[in-house]
Amino acid sequence: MTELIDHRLRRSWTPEAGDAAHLPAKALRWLVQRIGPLGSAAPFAPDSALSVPEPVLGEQSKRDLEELVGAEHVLMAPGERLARAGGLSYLDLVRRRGFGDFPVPDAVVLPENPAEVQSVLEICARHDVGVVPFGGGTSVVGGVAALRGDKSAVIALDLTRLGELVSVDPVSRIAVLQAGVTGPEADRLLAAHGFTLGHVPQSYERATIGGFAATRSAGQASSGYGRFEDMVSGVRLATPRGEWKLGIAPASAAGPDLRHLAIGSEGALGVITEVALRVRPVPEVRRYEGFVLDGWEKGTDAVRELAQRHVLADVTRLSDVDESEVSLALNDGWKTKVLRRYLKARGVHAPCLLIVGWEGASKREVARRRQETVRVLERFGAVRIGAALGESWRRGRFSGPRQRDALIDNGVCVETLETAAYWTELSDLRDAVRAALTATLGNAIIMCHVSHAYETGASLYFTVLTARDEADPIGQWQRAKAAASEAITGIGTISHHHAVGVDHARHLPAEIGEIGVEVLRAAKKTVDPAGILNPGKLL
Ligand SMILES: Cc1cc2nc3c(=O)[nH]c(=O)nc-3n(C[C@H](O)[C@H](O)[C@H](O)COP(=O)(O)OP(=O)(O)OC[C@H]3O[C@@H](n4cnc5c(N)ncnc54)[C@H](O)[C@@H]3O)c2cc1C
Repeated sequence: MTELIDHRLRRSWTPEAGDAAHLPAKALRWLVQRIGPLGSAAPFAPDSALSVPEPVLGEQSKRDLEELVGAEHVLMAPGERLARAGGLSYLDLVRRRGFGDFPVPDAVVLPENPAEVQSVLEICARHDVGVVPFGGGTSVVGGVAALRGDKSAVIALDLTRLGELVSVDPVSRIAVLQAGVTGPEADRLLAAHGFTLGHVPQSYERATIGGFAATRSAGQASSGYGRFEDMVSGVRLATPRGEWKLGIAPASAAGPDLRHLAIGSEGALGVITEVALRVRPVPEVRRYEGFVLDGWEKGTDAVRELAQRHVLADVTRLSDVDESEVSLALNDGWKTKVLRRYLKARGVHAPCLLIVGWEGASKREVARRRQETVRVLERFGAVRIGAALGESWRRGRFSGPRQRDALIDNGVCVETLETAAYWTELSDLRDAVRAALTATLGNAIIMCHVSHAYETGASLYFTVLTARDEADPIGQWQRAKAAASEAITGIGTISHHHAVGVDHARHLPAEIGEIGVEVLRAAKKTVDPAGILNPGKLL
């Protein structure tokens, strides 16, 4: 099975770069200056140091599953089970360094196709076994925690083997992909037909089509290509009650759009086996640039104007002063010093970096769109700092997870959280979340950016760095996250794109109302009467 999931996934972001991920000494010195002495070094614990309970999957369940998918696709070895125990939140990662326990599935089952997924669910329903759908395992909200709930056992349903491009309709520009296809693999398969998805979240290298759909993911180019849900035209869903296919036409007035019971259902209402997706031609031309605005208010005003005039670049990412300062500090060379002087001379005292990127069919198209964007930015006094910064951001845009691994290794508590709100509330909400985090964490660097903008509002994405509390590393982040979630509740959404999982489930009723929760429960009861699907998530 080792070819199907790299065990190092649990220890590092990518096999090639993971072990090599390190922080320059300069960056660590700068961090100590800002947040004080770091926690002790905390490398990943070997599997042998982690507690893996004996599996409790019944003999008959095991035999039925083995008969269906083959004994080599029902894995019970501790290493295989540990590899699918939990996702990649900060708490998941510190637990893997020996701080606190986490639930481990009783078995890992790897079906080969939608029909086998359907049969796995029927077997599990018969034997009262919980099923945790497992895509790339990149959930940061406890979405793949192997919780058993009231079931007799729990399996991780690893969808890696559902790895095919099922069909491409170049006329309607729709492709059907199986759920286990990862971001890069989807683009590789589609490129052979001249298409791309344009969906590039930071977890792109690991996350899967099924996971994107199940969590309402949003990629870094969402301003141009849309959120993942905007790309979905149809879904094929396995449920304990039978298979459910949705999405027959590009638009419909045939009652409520039930596709949205599958999109964002986080494995609690069914297992997505195939997704029909809108695809776009692979862009011929890409242009990425950096600008600087003076202060957060001017920056968000500019982004709002771009969104409301419909001239957003495909990638539009505005960092606040703190995030911009960190970016500049970590690149502290002579060029940065010159840049700082230049910005001062241009009257920019509180630099906020703005990365903008356009992708299109021709130089002319990209130039025309760029001109529309830049015209608005100039009205807000944006200072252009050139293509080098934009390109360097594009090249390094998937490096965040590797740096996070290295920071945690070095005793830093580093985590992200996100929300979205209407423009009227956006800045107040940012202040409130910062205040809540500062009150609980004390000396911390709190950075924020907007990377998904809409006519009516935008997302806020926070990155927090503080020294790890040696005595209580888990409680340290749980308290901070609870305070931030309280600050968000009632003003912004509890999640713009990370989803609900376990971590946000408590806050869902405040967002969708008790009736909303009952509607979801009723839907679950209909498709999953025995409640085997992803115990403890979403609801
Ligand atoms: C470093 C890092 C950066 C990230 N950046 C982004 C980002 O830029 N944008 C963004 O949107 N998210 C981001 N995420 C969050 C995460 O990558 C997304 O939630 C992603 O969509 C999950 O895909 P996955 O295949 O890894 O799903 P998993 O983590 O395996 O599962 C996520 C949830 O979906 C369910 N699920 C998975 N597959 C299926 C299926 N086929 N059918 C039904 N349910 C299923 C699981 O049970 C679980 O509840 C990031 C995460 C990390 C660790």
